[in-house]
Amino acid sequence: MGDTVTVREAELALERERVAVRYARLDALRAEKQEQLAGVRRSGLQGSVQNHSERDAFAALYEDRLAQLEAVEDRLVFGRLDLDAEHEADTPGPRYIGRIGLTDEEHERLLLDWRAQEAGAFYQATPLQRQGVRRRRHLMLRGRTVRDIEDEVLDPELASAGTNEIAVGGQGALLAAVTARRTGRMHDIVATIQSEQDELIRRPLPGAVVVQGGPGTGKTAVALHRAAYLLYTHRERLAKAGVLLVGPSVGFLRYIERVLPSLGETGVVMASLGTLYPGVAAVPETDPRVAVLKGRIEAAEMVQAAVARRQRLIPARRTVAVDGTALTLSPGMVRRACERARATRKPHNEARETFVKILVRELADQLREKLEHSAGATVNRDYLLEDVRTSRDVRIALNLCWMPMTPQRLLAEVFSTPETLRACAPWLGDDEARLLLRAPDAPWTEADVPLLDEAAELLGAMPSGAPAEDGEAQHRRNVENAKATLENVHQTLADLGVDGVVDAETLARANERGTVRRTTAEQARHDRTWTYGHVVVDEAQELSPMQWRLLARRCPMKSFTIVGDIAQASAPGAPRTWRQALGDSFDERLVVEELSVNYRTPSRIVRWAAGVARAAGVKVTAPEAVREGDHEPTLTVVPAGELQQAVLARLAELRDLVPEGLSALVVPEELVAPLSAAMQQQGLTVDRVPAPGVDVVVATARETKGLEFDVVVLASPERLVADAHGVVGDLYVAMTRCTQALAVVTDAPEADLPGGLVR
Ligand SMILES: Nc1ncnc2c1ncn2[C@@H]1O[C@H](COP(=O)(O)OP(=O)(O)OP(=O)(O)O)[C@@H](O)[C@H]1O
Repeated sequence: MGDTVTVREAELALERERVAVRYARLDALRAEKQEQLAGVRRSGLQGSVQNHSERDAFAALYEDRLAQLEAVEDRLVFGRLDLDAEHEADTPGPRYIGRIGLTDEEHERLLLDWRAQEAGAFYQATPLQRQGVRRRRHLMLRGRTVRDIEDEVLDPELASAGTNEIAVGGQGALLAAVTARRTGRMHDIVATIQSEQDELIRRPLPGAVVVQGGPGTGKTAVALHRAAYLLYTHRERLAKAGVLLVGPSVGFLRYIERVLPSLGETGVVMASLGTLYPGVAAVPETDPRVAVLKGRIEAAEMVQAAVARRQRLIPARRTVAVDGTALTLSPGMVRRACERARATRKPHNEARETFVKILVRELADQLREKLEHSAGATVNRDYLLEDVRTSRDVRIALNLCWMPMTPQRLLAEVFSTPETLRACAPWLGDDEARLLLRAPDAPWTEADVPLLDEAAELLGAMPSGAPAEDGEAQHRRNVENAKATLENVHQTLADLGVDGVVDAETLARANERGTVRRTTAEQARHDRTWTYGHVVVDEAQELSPMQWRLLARRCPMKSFTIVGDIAQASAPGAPRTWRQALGDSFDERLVVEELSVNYRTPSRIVRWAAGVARAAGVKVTAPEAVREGDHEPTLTVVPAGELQQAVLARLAELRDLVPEGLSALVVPEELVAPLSAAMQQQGLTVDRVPAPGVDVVVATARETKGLEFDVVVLASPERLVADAHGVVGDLYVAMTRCTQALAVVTDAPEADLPGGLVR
């Protein structure tokens, strides 16, 4: 025994020393960058404009590097590989793997970035395919101290030699990670990436890959680590073009926002579906039927038709007065100008210039003829052109035929005028058309975003010098949007680099003004026509064909990582396969890969949830779970009127079973407020979204998509299915959010419960 302790202790002491050396190097690099930054700042305000911008560029570079060095503090080093001599190449000795690459002052390697090709063996090597690895060691740190080590010995010679008595296997680090209490923020998995995940993370950049996986299989984790991997491997290209990461809501983006910085990457543009159209902060679409209608591919035709209606012929001759001279605009003149403008194939607002130029010229010719006829002398044509162009009558007449338009104005008109809507979307039934009608200044919703984008594409830029015709209306709407959703405020604050409280008015103004932007990411976020080098889409099963169309435009190279679970889709009539879901946006080269292990939810809970989904006819791939779990999930049926009490009682029990955990009450909307108040009275910190310091999240099932908690109490499962028009996706998602324990509570009769719930 004494010997055993000695070997382990000796190894621990050795690793502590080596890890300390690496942290010391990190400290030295931080100090160096601080010094450089201070130096640049000291250089003061003197100098030319060029000097200023050079100085700003250097300062930005040092700040970014410093931010990166600060962000990798936690578990800087987590792995070690001992290799066969021939694999050691020019750096003999063990290879340490960490969050970033480090070299010492002599440029000798101290730490290998986990994304480097040589680090791949840390995740991929198996006893059958050793890739030169003799031993893989997991270093488990608390703060800067190595707390434990765990070895996987792959070389049989080393194993039989029994060189040490350190815990063997490699599952310890993984189990410790998956059973740890949740903090309300997602953490990276860099120390324990599993080989099936690693394969997806390291796939080449070109092409679109779909990562299909049941709940908790690490899809979000894979998506984020892949973004970090691609940025590292294709730094030059992607740093310029940028990477876009799309998540379902700003709440979700907040949940994952620390992961990429902790992997040393700060340049990814994160956007929710509501923020993909710059300048518009859209609110969620609350009516799933409206979301489905606006998401149909036919909606693109609706926008096309709306634009076409803005290019009108005239039924009869019309007289326009220029400086007191009556000129004639004939249907034939307008038709020919229209045809020639359309033939330019430019967007509406840009083609309008051709339309206007032709007619102004023809009217000026008429004017000249008339003037020359009456004056009997030649007249300067240039002056006449100007007279015609600036004539109020002509402007009105030409605008009636070909009105310059903003996307906002175009769509506001479509959705607030029944005749226009019916004319543009003849495929809508009467009830459907009624669903889409709304006030002209109603806030934009997430479902409008792809339509605005489509319209912007077809309309093109407004003519320069055109009056900001609906600037005030747009501003009012922005204020409404900013008020309506705190989520967007958060995002915009982040953009502005503002801390603290800002009112909706200031926010809307700042958005409209635009801000001083530095990085590629920030520029890209504000430019609708930006094309990214790669796009990552999470919870991708929720996207409509119109949303895919928008995203395909953001990356014409179609380099995509698409992660989701087709069985979790909540939209009525949602497609059952990825190829159907992605429609025409991607070609047949689309690759679909599957993840098979659930790292979040214990087996006993996964089986129950999968049973419920299957009873509803959904084909679920129930992945095997890494652990069975300690707590059997429960169903409690109480008499009507006792639901809230029962929910609170179950939560109290589960919180006793799993102390210090993050809990969630997943409830129908109308119970959010009363249950939150009840929990607050008990002295608990309650919020609608998870965050550090929050004890209980009280939210609807939709809001908990992509999130996770230690314990979950789910109220009224039958309501979840009914509210989703019979689709079981939301219930399935809600049942798989917990890492430890689940209780389902209802006051509905057993007969009304979704199939598979009663076991
Ligand atoms: N290799 C791993 N090592 C440690 N933890 C992991 C690993 N893979 C996944 N996890 C953890 O499992 C949990 C689920 O991961 P993630 O949220 O990425 O899954 P998901 O497939 O996106 O889930 P869902 O679709 O249900 O929202 C997270 O806490 C994540 O950190």
